[in-house]
Amino acid sequence: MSESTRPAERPHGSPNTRTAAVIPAAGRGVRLGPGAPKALRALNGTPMLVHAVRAMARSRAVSLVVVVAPPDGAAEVRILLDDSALPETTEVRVVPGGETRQESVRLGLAALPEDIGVVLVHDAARPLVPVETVDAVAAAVRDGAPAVVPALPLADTVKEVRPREGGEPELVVGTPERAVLRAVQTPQGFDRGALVEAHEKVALQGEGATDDAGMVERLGVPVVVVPGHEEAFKVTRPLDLVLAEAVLARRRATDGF
Ligand SMILES: Nc1ccn([C@@H]2O[C@H](COP(=O)(O)OP(=O)(O)OP(=O)(O)O)[C@@H](O)[C@H]2O)c(=O)n1
Ligand SMILES: C[C@](O)(CO)[C@H](O)COP(=O)(O)O
Repeated sequence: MSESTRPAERPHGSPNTRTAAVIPAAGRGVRLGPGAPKALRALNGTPMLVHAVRAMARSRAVSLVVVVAPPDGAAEVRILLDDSALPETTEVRVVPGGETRQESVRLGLAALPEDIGVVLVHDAARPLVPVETVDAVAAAVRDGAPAVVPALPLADTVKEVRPREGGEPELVVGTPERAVLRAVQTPQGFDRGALVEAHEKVALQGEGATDDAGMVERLGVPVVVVPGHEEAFKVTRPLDLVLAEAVLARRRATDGF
C-alpha cells in the first residue's frame, strides 16, 4: 500500500471532504429469472434501484449518489431517477457499468469528484437497508476506520466442499467454526484512497472479488465490522422478492412509508 493511502491516524475524509455512495446496479439478475435487469424490477410498483437510491439519500452523511447502470441502459436509468421523488439535497449521477460487479464499482469510483473522501459501496440488490445501518457504516469510517462492513452472524452451519468429476456428489472437506463467521452485507464503507488503490491493484481471478472489502483486505488494510440488519438482505432469488414486498408492506402499515 502506498504512503498516501495507508490507514491514517486522522479520521478519514474529514474535515473538508464529503461522503458519496456508489450503487452498482448493472447486473442482469440471472438468479432472479427472466425479465428486466434486476435493479429495474419493481418492488411494490417501484424499481428496486429507486428504493436503493432513497435508502442512501435518507442518510444525512451522503451528499452524492453515483448509480452504475446496465451498460446499455444509462439513459433509461437517468430518466427513471429524474422522474422519481428523490431528496433535492442529494446529487445523483449515472454512469454505465461493466461486465462484472468489480468493473462496475471501478467505473463508479471514476465518476467521483475530488472532494469525496469517504465512499459507501451499496448493492442496488439490497434495496431495503435501514438508514441506521448506512449511518453506522459512514460514521465508523469518519471516526477513523479505513474499511467497514455491516455483518450478521450465520444461522446455518457452513461446509467447505470439494467438487468431483464425473457427476459425483461434492465431498465435504471441512466445517469452519460458525461462531467466528459473519454474513457480510452492504453498504461497505471506505476511505476513498484505500478503495481506489484496491481497485487499481487487486484484480482477482476465478470467481473474482465478491465484495469490495475483500479487495481492500488484500492490501493489508484492517476491515472493521459493525452490526448488519436483517432487512439489508440481498434480493437474489425469486423468494427474496416475496420477502422484500412483505417488508415494504409491514413498513407501510407501521411507519406509513
Ligand atoms: N456486471 C455487474 C454485475 C453486478 N452488479 C451489481 O452488483 C450487485 C450485486 O450483484 P448480484 O446480486 O449478483 O446481481 P446480479 O449480477 O444482477 O445477479 P446474478 O448474479 O443473479 O445475475 C447488484 O446490485 C448488481 O446490479 C453490477 O453493477 N455490475
Ligand atoms: C457484496 C455482497 O453483497 C456482500 O455480501 C456480495 O458479495 C455480492 O455478491 P453477488 O454474487 O455479486 O450478489
